[in-house]
Amino acid sequence: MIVCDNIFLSLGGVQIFEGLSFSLEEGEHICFSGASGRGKSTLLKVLMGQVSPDKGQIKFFGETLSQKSLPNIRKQLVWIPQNIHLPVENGHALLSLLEAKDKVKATQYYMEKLGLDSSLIDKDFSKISGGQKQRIIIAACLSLDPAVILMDEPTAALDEGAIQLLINTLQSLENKTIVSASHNATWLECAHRVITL
Ligand SMILES: Nc1ncnc2c1ncn2[C@@H]1O[C@H](COP(=O)(O)OP(=O)(O)OP(=O)(O)O)[C@@H](O)[C@H]1O
Repeated sequence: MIVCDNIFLSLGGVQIFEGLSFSLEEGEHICFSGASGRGKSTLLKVLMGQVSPDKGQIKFFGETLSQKSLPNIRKQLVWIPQNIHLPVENGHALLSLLEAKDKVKATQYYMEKLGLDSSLIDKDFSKISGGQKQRIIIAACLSLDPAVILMDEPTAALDEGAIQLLINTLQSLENKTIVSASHNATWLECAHRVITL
């Protein structure tokens, strides 16, 4: 379903990827791991089409990632970045930003599964914790029902209990392909495959 073939990329004069290849099947959870600065976030950005490799090819569902195919491919992806600075003040506004105002109930459903009271969807982001905000964002993204979920350091703001709830929630979803980047041991254990960069 996703094929990454012979990717080369250098940034700021540093060679980050040199002939990187891997592929993953529908429903698989693959996690990029490795020391800080090895390129985990950059690889997610390459998959999102935000950073173009110097050489090599990426395919989603048989379609080669290019400027032309990107809008169509993006419809099937959701990207949950590491440091989330959003120009919105609460969960409702986030859903508007995502053009998903009709997904309030679905978002609240995932919020509860992630251990949050669903009323937090109304709460000002400046008045809740980083971990609560992160879970509202994850819940909103899951409500979009994407085929592929890209997650950068999804456990960064979560305690062990919340990490386990997130893992349980993702494992209960059918046929979702998950590509993540993480150092967290619990998270790495739940991945089907770890690629160490
Ligand atoms: N826009 C850029 N210009 C130049 N160098 C960059 C750029 N973006 C990232 N880099 C460099 O690319 C390398 C990989 O960065 P990246 O953020 O992907 O690492 P990471 O493995 O995700 O690290 P961390 O675990 O700390 O988040 C780093 O050496 C970083 O300094």
